[in-house]
Amino acid sequence: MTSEAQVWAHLDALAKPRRSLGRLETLAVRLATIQQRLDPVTRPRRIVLFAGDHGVVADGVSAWPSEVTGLMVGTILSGRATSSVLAAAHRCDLRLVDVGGMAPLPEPAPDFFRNGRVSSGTRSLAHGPAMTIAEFDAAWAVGAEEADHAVADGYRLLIAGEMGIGNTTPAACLTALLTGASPEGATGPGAGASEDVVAAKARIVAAATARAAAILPDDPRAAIAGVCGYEIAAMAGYFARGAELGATMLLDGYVATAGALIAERLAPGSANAMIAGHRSAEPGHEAALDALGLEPLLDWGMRLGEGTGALVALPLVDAAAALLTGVARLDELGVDRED
Ligand SMILES: O=C(O)c1ccc[n+]([C@@H]2O[C@H](COP(=O)([O-])O)[C@@H](O)[C@H]2O)c1
Ligand SMILES: Cc1cc2nc[nH]c2cc1C
Repeated sequence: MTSEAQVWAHLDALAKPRRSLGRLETLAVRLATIQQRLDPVTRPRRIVLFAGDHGVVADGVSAWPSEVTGLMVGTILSGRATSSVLAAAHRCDLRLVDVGGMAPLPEPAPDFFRNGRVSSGTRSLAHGPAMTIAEFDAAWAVGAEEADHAVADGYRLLIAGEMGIGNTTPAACLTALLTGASPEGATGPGAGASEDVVAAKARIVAAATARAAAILPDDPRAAIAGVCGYEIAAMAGYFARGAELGATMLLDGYVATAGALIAERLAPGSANAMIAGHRSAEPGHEAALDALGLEPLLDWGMRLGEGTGALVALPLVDAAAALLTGVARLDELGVDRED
């Protein structure tokens, strides 16, 4: 058992004034207690990007058409998306899983691509449930299998990211549903929607969330499935199974955190294994992080998704691990502590 007090005692014995590394030390305590060791590891690490499409895009909630999801999947596979470039820069292995894009990818695909398609996009949550419970469970299982494979392959630090035009709409519904945030407060411009589109989106989010809230107490999985996305359900399964297996999960932005909220709701305690990489510019993200009890490492106004906020925060996690494992103790210098 590695308690917080033990990690602080270790840090306070190092060759530096006590607490002189500020929040880097708080992060080191979090990392060591998640991993239950004073020498936590951040390598090898893996990012799994989950892709899916959303029927609600046809109701005018996004600045972009659904075709962009498939085009960005192709760009990620080519190594030239922001996520691919940042993953390579930080030596983070990448996998891409299609959980339910509108158009299947042409074969052959590289070996880091997985076809985990549950369906060709969700139904519109503006007109009824986005998916059935069986579809939700299938997408969850795809994510859980990804966590199983990653841990079996020796990965201890896991990131999830997503690509899915329209997915800030289900993320807003889930945030409102699972945190009590107002639908208006949970709704933002996503990938650059205009004010008019955001107003229409907020009305759709309010109606769908009210429908889901009515069944949440009796049937939480049906409530969640009704306003979910395949990639979000997969991230929830990935986080829940990763936490169960003792992996450390580094969270990305608003959409990934919606997956984390589901994981915590259906598998309580999952959030204990999570570190929040950043606070997204999407306005509802703060409420979602608060509900999980997480303080984001960065607040850089990022709002891309694709796991990029987690990837940019990754060197901070490396720094915290290096601090714990590499720094000498003050007593090795023969100096008494004066602070
Ligand atoms: O996760 C976030 O913080 C985030 C905030 C804004 C936009 N996104 C990305 O933008 C897309 C969804 O935006 P939208 O407006 O189409 O709902 C989707 O591909 C997400 O990866 C992601
Ligand atoms: C171009 C583009 C890239 C993205 N990456 C994640 N979400 C995205 C949305 C758009 C529109």
